[in-house]
Amino acid sequence: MLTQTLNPTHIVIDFDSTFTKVEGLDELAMIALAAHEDREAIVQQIRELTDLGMNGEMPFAEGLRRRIALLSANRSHIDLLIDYLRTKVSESFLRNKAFITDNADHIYVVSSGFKEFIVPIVTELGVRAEHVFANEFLFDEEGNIIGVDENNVLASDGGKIKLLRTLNLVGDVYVIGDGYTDYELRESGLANRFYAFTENVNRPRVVEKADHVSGSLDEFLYDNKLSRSQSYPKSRIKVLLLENVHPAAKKAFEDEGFNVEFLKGALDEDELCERIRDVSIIGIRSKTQLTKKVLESANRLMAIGAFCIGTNQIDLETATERGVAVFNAPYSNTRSVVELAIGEMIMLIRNIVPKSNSMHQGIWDKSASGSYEVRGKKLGLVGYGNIGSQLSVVAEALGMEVYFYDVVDRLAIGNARKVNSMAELFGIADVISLHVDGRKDNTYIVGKEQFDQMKDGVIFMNLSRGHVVEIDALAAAIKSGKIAGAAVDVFPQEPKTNNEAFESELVGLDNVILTPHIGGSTEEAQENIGHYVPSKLLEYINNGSSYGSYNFPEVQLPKLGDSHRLLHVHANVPGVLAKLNSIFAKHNINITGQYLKTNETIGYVIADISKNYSEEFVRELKAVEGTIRFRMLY
Ligand SMILES: NC(=O)C1=CN([C@@H]2O[C@H](COP(=O)(O)OP(=O)(O)OC[C@H]3O[C@@H](n4cnc5c(N)ncnc54)[C@H](O)[C@@H]3O)[C@@H](O)[C@H]2O)C=CC1
Ligand SMILES: O=C(O)C(=O)COP(=O)(O)O
Repeated sequence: MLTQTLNPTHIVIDFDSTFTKVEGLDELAMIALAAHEDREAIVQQIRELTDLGMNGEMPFAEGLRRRIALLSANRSHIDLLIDYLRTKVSESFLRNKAFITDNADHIYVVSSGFKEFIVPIVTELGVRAEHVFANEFLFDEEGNIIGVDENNVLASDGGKIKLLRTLNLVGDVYVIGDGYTDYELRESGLANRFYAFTENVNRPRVVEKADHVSGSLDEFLYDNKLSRSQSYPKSRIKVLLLENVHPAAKKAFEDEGFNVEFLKGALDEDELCERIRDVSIIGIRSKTQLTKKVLESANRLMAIGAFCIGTNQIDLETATERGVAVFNAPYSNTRSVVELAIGEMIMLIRNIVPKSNSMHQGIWDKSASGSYEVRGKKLGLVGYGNIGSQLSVVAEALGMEVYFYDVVDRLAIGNARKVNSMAELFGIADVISLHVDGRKDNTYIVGKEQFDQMKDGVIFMNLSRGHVVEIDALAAAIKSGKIAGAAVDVFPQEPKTNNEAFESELVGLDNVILTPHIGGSTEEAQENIGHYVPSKLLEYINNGSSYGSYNFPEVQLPKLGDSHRLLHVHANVPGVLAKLNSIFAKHNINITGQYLKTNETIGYVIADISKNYSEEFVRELKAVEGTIRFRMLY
């Protein structure tokens, strides 16, 4: 902690666009001129003056006076501004309120803004009111702002320098700010270091002068080892989101301060190996193949988010061995797949696709031949998991008889009947729908032999995974008339992006609905997934909870109290826990909470400990044989 250092370090912080995300005076103008017909133009003029001053392109005092003249604001507007600014405090300052409060003796806010709105905001985060140095407004009797207190040094050119000189701070002085006047404190020799703060704005002219660039207050604290209450800064943790996941996901990570990269399409193996190198969290959908080679290139990867149900695109074994936690969205698009399957089976059994195609060619072919109701027909489901069983319920509501085959013993819902083999199911069903998962063993479970087992004129649907069905056998069965109609949503080879062409033997066949893997692609499902998966990933990263993980031992942890949390992932071999415990004992560590869960491959130990431990203790923990991954949360 700062207060413990012999030679105290003072931190001087700017307000506008540093402590808060916005420029107070610009926002005051927006509020004051709300009803003014030229509001946009006047506010724009004020912004330009602000920028000229911030970049050091106009004497500060002149810019300030000109801005005040344009304002037309009064006291009631300031109250509104304060309410607004409360919602605009920079995220990293909010995150570090405890640090600011604990080190209030050494933190100053020095700003060319105005005390009237700065003091209420910064004191709520722990800054002392008497450590705030800023301008003050002059008001007339009605409370209108008519000028600036000219006696305040901050109203003059070089005001921040003059002010800092009067403070006479003993020890190191670090300045954090986004503007040129903040840099000038360093240039004047009154401060030892200037940190350009870029969380909200990045002014190249200022950044180029800076000793250091801090993308957040976390980075500043971390780089200076100022406090043990500082984990690795989130703005340096890279999140790579592929395959156009919902924007809610991007926002969730950005709101937490992570460095997020967002791509619309998937990447191939070589591109991925390159891009994933320094990524800590990757978000994918069904297309991205996280192979052994890709995972071995991922030096920093902590977690994978599959923004879908299937996880067959991930080498789970390698991920687990490397201590990478995988999360997916097991229910979020279930309903979407079910609705599509229902719609398609009705379209197919009514022979609608050829009818519709003919109409588009101007052909009117009204007839009932080859068109049926689904009511009373037998639906055969292969795979009776979340999708299969929900489809079963909706299909029964439509009057279908449901039969299913699953490799595990699933409870039949409603009047659905379990059968003992796929062959038995295929002998019964009028409509067959596949809802198995994409494990390797399910490759080509439906081919010529299975099509031969089906009833003539069957409707066949695959909305599970492309490799489950032999496409040439399916095409042959359609052409021969064995299959009267088919719906296929998933293919052995699918384009990586919407710019690539789709090719398949199924193209052009009669009464066949082809869809581009959109079973789960509804606005509702994608938005649900966009919230659900990041929430799981963030719980894991921020708190260590692995609840809901697909491959990790699941632990749901309480919020971290006044302790530090050790997260230790190790190979599940005998003796690791004993070794960890002996290190705790040797260093006399006070454990306030301990949790352990294992699966076949790994063990996950979490220990909450009192904060007074040595670096040596941490080193020894990391060196325990079998350790796969170790991290700490503060
Ligand atoms: N088209 C699309 O956009 C979407 C496709 N899917 C696919 O659907 C699959 C199923 O999803 P859920 O029902 O949520 O998964 P789930 O895991 O709840 O159900 C899968 C069921 O299939 C069974 N199964 C696996 N192999 C089998 C086999 N050879 N024979 C019979 N049963 C077998 C399992 O025991 C399990 O009960 C996902 O794994 C995914 O691949 C999921 C969502 C969207
Ligand atoms: O949820 C699944 O497993 C799916 O197949 C949907 O995949 P997608 O997110 O559309 O790439």
